[in-house]
Amino acid sequence: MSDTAHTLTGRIDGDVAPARVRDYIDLLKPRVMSLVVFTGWIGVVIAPVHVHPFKTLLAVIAIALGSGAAGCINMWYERDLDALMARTRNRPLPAGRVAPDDALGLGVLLSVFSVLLMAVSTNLVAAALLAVAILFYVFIYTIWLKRRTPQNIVIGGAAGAFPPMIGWAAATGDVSSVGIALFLLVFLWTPPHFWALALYRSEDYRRAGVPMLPVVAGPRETKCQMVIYTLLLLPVAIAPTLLGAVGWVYGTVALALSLGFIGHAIAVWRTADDETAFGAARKMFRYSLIYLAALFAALPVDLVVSRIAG
Ligand code: HEM
Ligand SMILES: CC(C)=CCC/C(C)=C/CC/C(C)=C/COP(=O)(O)OP(=O)(O)O
Repeated sequence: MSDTAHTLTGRIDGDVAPARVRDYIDLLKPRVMSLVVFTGWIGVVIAPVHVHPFKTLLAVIAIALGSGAAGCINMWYERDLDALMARTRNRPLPAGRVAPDDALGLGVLLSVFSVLLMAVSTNLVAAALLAVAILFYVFIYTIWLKRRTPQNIVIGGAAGAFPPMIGWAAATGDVSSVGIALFLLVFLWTPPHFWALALYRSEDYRRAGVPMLPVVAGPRETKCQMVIYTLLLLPVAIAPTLLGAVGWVYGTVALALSLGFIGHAIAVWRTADDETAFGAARKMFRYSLIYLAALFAALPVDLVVSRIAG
């Protein structure tokens, strides 16, 4: 970074706008990060070992900073696309409130720091998984797949599936069948989560030339795929119960929530392939967030209930 004036300003077309702390926080995609961090934290707390609360805190901070760092580098790389889309054109980089070099610097710095923090505070397995998640999101999803194939979300979505497995590894030093089940859960959840949004934002993606499924294959195919993914998700969602890691409190919640997700996908599928589908798609997008948060919240609740009951 150069002098203070440059650090604190972003330039676009000769305009100079002040960069606020809020802009740097926005570069870390804090709202998405909140759910990423929650799934990572649950990975730590459901592991069958005692972890000191301070160690848990450091692991969660490392996941938060790693996720923010990846989001920051993603925004740096996509500043041209973000300028073309209504949803993203007011972000700090396309709006010219932060200089691109500063965003890249922050992203790289936080990436390195988060992995080192994880290594020092927990173990090398968790640190390596965090590094893989960051690299996957930046190189595989953002740089390689996003602009090339409508399968970008399916393959690239793996990045967002790492945090619960990272949390579990931070606690145990290992990757277990439960860690893998939680990875698969988020992995299969991501396409219906994202395609619900992409259905009512497809005009944005078309304008920016991003080959998202509704743009390339159309709304009908997207809606079919969403039904398929929610159906595949059901058995994976109840897998932690089937594996014996948690009991039937979680299993029942997972079954009910998954049937609700399938119901939303079918409701979207039944809509016409025009703008009248937007309402149902928005509802499904919102439900996807509640679904994942409630499912992960049910895991420790189940363990507490089982402990009290048994
Ligand atoms: C490659 C995988 C994913 C893609 C492409 C994706 C895409 C998106 C997009 C485009 C939005 C709208 C953001 C906005 O309005 O600016 C969004 C919102 C959101 N996503 Fe995802 N997502 C993915 C994975 C995840 C994961 C793994 C999580 C958490 C575990 C997550 C949690 C959220 C949350 C909480 C929001 C709402 C943010 C808000 O209210 O502004 N997403 N996602
Ligand atoms: C620990 C770690 C590295 C976690 C990563 C978590 C992760 C991959 C989250 C994905 C979240 C997200 C908003 C993707 C947006 O895709 P986009 O970039 O296509 O969305 P945009 O159009 O809003 O920029």
